[in-house]
Amino acid sequence: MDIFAADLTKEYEDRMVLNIRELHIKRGALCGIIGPNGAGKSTLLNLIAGLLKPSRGNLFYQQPGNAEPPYQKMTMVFQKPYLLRTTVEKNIAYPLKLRGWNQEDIKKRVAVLADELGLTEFLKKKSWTLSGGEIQKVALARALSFSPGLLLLDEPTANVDPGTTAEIEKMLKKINEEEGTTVIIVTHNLVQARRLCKEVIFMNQGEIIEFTTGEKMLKSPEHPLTQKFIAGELLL
Ligand SMILES: Nc1ncnc2c1ncn2[C@@H]1O[C@H](COP(=O)(O)OP(=O)(O)OP(=O)(O)O)[C@@H](O)[C@H]1O
Repeated sequence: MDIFAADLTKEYEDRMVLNIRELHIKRGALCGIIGPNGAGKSTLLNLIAGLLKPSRGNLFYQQPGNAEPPYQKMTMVFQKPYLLRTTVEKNIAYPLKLRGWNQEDIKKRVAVLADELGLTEFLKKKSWTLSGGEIQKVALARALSFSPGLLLLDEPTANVDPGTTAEIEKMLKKINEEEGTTVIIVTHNLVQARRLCKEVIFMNQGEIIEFTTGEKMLKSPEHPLTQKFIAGELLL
């Protein structure tokens, strides 16, 4: 799914927290959003997800050959996901049930996802008995169940160990490469951004300062603010 934004702003009580003149995230991107606390990263992600309304401006989505409304083809994974108070299996199956899939196809799809994310042995477990990393993987499996055109993730690995982080990153790369899913991930982990992201957006004070390839952003950014941020200096 392609995403376009033009003159997009978000204000809270006359305070502008997001101000983006132009943005185009191309279909098939695996795009990181980095920047200091309060830069507007989550605000941008929530606007793209349709969870927030812009104060001004518009967002457009383009999904070729698909007549479904864009919100039916996009999904979001949060840092602390909410799981339904039922089994892992039913959590992963939920979006498919909503979309009217039959029982047999649901079972097959859930089995494939559980296998890929190492969740097979957890399928009958109740969601409230899971660890943080397991919850995150169930949330990801649930998000991927219906093969979304756009997957948005807000610091999905902030509270998980390196092994689970690696599993999640592997899955994100796989769906991006094999299914062409556009993936946008907010992260504070610059090593992760370098490992995972083909493109990276650097934000500061509500604005996009630099948008370039992951390689260039992390190795040789152009803007002095980006250079400072990547070097671990405070942006005053
Ligand atoms: N509901 C709200 N009311 C008022 N201000 C808000 C609201 N939501 C966010 N903000 C402000 O908007 C700014 C951007 O917040 P946002 O959460 O997008 O930043 P962020 O880059 O994701 O930060 P972090 O890295 O700390 O999660 C912040 O200054 C925040 O205080």
